Amino acid sequence: MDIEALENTTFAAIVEKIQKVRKRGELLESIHGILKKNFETVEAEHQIECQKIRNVIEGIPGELIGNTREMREVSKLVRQIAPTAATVLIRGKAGTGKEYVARSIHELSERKDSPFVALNCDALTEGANSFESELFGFERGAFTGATNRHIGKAEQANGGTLFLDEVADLPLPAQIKLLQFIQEQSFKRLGSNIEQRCNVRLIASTGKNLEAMMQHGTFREDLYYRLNIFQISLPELIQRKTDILLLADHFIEKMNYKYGKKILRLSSPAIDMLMSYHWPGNVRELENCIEHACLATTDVCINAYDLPPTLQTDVTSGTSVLPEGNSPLSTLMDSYEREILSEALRRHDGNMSAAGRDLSVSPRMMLYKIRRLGIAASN
Ligand SMILES: Nc1ncnc2c1ncn2[C@@H]1O[C@H](COP(=O)(O)OP(=O)(O)OP(=O)(O)O)[C@@H](O)[C@H]1O
Repeated sequence: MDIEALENTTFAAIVEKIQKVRKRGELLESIHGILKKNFETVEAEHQIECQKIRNVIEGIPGELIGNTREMREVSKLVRQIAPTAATVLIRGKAGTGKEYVARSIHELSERKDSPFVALNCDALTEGANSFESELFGFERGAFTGATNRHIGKAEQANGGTLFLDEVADLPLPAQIKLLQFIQEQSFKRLGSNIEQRCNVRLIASTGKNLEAMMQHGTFREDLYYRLNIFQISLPELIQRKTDILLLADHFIEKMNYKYGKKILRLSSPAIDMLMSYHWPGNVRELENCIEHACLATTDVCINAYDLPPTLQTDVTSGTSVLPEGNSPLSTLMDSYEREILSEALRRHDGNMSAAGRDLSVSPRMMLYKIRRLGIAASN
């Protein structure tokens, strides 16, 4: 081989090597691209999951929990009215979820990135805590004790939603101020002559009979018609019994996040107890009850005896839902025994012999205990 041929061969080998390296580079680059994309997807999913957790803990509604006809109707109305700017009046007894629904409307509206501000109309007194101070704010020196400027709820909610909780509790003079504010969409801070314009969507709530109040002259008719443009009524929890367990599961999930617990479910006796209670405090009472039980249990399951004492004794009938015993100890023992037996039966789809084998109890003894403790056959 002459020198020139040798040089050509070497050159060709070098070019080939360079091409190989470049190809490897391109390959690495595309692997890097794929990994980066995957990482970004995982990161985005992680962010969404974190937001969901934050929402659950802070009580920012995703969707309304409830699958009864009544709650499906409420969800439909919420979706229908949310995108508009219409004023909404939400009615329902204490704890039925009026503020939760108001927040849902806000979250589903174009205003969701602006503030949702709640003003509790039943907690107002005088001075800095009067309706006008709270709603419109005040300038320094506007009244004795006004040492600093205060921005009112109307201004805080600008661009977003202003929620007037328990609007029926406003005294008549405050009702006039509210009416003026709604009509003019403007206000003056106390102690100021400057007119402020503001753009808020109003949602009001009440558990009271506004129509009767109007007849008695304690609620203004003109304000009633301004607020009652679109109405959503929330049923009491006892009227949507089949939602109790859905809500209970939702609250277990919420408490798992809040307290770092890993509770998976409710035991059958606990379910019976939740279903037979009359829930005067509605969804709020159910949430408190599940929070209590989640803190009380040391198990992955909420047992009947983890539920608060109010549920152990049904106040409507005044009778204990625990078996009647001669002493508190025997009552407790029966309750534990019922729980353990029910669980075993549930695990074996109600097969008494199989459940008895698990517990080293003869079928005859199982039958005796089931009858004595009044355990339902469906277990
Ligand atoms: N449909 C629902 N899904 C999930 N959580 C709910 C639902 N309804 C109510 N809740 C929860 O129940 C609790 C009570 O609800 P909320 O404060 O909205 O009731 P309310 O009717 O406004 O009560 P009050 O009349 O006493 O002000 C809240 O923690 C809320 O998050």
